[in-house]
Amino acid sequence: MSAILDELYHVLQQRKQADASQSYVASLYKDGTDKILKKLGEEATETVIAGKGGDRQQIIYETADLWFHSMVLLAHNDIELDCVLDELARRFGLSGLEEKANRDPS
Ligand SMILES: N=c1c2ncn([C@@H]3O[C@H](COP(=O)(O)OP(=O)(O)OP(=O)(O)O)[C@@H](O)[C@H]3O)c2ncn1[C@@H]1O[C@H](COP(=O)(O)O)[C@@H](O)[C@H]1O
Repeated sequence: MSAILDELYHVLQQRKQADASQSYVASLYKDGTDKILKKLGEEATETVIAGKGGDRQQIIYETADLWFHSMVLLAHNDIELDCVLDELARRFGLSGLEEKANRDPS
């Protein structure tokens, strides 16, 4: 299931050597962290709006945009996907209420 995520992450890393005029991802890296965060915020908002609208295809479409831009942020910071998957695995089976109570308050 995650093969496409792995392949996409590989492309995102390769785009660090790409020309910003030829690649959307390279243009995000060139514009920097604030631009990536702006796009991520926009996609989060669009996903919320899609969720409110309740259209299944729109929710899928906007979630794909959100995941994609989250992955750009990870790649920009050289954070491997496995780091996030490992964190989800660590939480797996742990009640969300319990996990929240154990979070570092800082
Ligand atoms: N999965 C995606 C993907 N999903 C969404 N997007 C882009 O994310 C942007 C979403 O922004 P918006 O919805 O706000 O659309 P917009 O108004 O046109 O965007 P802005 O002008 O505001 O930046 C669009 O430009 C989409 O094309 C993506 N761009 C690239 N990929 C993958 O990344 C790979 C590398 O892309 P390039 O670097 O462009 O070659 C591609 O082969 C794909 O696999």
